[in-house]
Amino acid sequence: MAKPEARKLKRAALQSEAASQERALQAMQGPPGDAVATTASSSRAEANRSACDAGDESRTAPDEGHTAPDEGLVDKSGISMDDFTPPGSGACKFIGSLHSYSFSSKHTRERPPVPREPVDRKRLKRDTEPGCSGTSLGPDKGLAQSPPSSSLTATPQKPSQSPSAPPTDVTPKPATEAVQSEHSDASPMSINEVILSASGACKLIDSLHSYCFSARQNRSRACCLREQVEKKNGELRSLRQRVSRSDSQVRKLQEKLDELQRGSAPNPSSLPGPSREPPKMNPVVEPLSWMLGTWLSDPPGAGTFPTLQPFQYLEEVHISHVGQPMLNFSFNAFHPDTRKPMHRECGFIRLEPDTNKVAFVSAQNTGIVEVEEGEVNGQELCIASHSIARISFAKEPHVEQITRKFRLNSEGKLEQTVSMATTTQPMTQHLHITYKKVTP
Ligand code: HEM
Repeated sequence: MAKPEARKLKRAALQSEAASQERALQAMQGPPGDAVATTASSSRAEANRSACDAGDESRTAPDEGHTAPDEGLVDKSGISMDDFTPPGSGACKFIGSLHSYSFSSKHTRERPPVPREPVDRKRLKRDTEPGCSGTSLGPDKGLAQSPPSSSLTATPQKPSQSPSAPPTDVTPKPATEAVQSEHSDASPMSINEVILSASGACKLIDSLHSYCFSARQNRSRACCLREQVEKKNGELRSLRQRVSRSDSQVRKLQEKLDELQRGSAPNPSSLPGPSREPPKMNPVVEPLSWMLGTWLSDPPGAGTFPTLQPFQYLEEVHISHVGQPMLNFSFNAFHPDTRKPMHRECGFIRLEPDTNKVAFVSAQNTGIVEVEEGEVNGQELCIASHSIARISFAKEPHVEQITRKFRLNSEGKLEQTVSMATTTQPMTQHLHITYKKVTP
């Protein structure tokens, strides 16, 4: 009489399992946040409660690394259960629905027993109720030694036993008999198999949670890395912009420099060649090489003449050569206070080859052109006017004679002394100035 009732119970349990499995599949296929998710959430809580109901036996097996719900929802790594179940987490909802399936199966098993159920079977079910951790069994460890259990499907599979689990053939005798009896009724699964199936399912679900968590961690790391990459890209863009701006400034400066060099370069028609090398000094002018360079008055020049108030002036002197047998010069005087240009003259200094005879040719802004000749001796040049000409409207009194003396003093400074005679004054010193060299 008891066998038909048992078969009914088992059928009901299997139907319940099938329905739960279907719900799980729907949760997997359906969009996140739908009714299935809600069911999954509540089912997960129920599953947790179910595991709690199992008392100490439901605690996590140390070798499985996941946490029993009654351990304050925090595992040994300090990760809370909330980490596994973020709001709107489709994966966790799905996993929760799997718990729902597991719980539903368990709930079916926990229904009040049919009155005519054999006493042995009731005892067996009470003693062997598994928790969601799956590996903990009753205090007598009866079912830890049970035959292979099923997984999510009704197909019998090997149980997830710990390595230390004893062989399956030590199952207590009454339970073995009951299972054998049910197998002989052509039922697809025994009660033990159903129970262990739920246990295996819980393990699988927990491992899915573990997967879900690690995937979530990886996603979080990926997001973090992506943010860092974006930040670095931004910095790189900024640096590129700065480099580009710098390049532009360098280009502009280079253009300016080229322009200045073009402006200071001699007329292209007189360029000696493509080389920018300084021209080699003609040996003819070598006796005057001590005069070469750019010179600046130091101190200011002193102007005198019997008809004039003494005055001071600044003067810049350029004496150079371009490889020809002569020197080129320019003297440019300025007012010492206003820096206003004053007297200016330019010309050439020639040497008669193989002699120390010097010809000084000058054109002045006052309208005078003159030729002075003399001699160079060491680092001193003394010359006197050979001819003086002027413009027709030159200011009076006219200069009639001029003498000059250049020398390089013991300090390495260039000195010039100018004397003149006018139509009204005898030869008298008009200028004395000392220059310091500022460029070669
Ligand atoms: C070899 C070159 C120079 C010659 C032949 C020359 C000749 C003369 C002559 C003839 C006078 C008129 C003197 C008078 O009124 O009695 C004069 C005046 C004067 N010179 Fe020179 N001079 C020369 C260089 C300079 C230089 C380098 C300066 C520097 C600034 C200068 C500054 C003056 C001044 C300020 C006066 C008075 C105002 C004037 O008449 O413009 N001279 N010079």
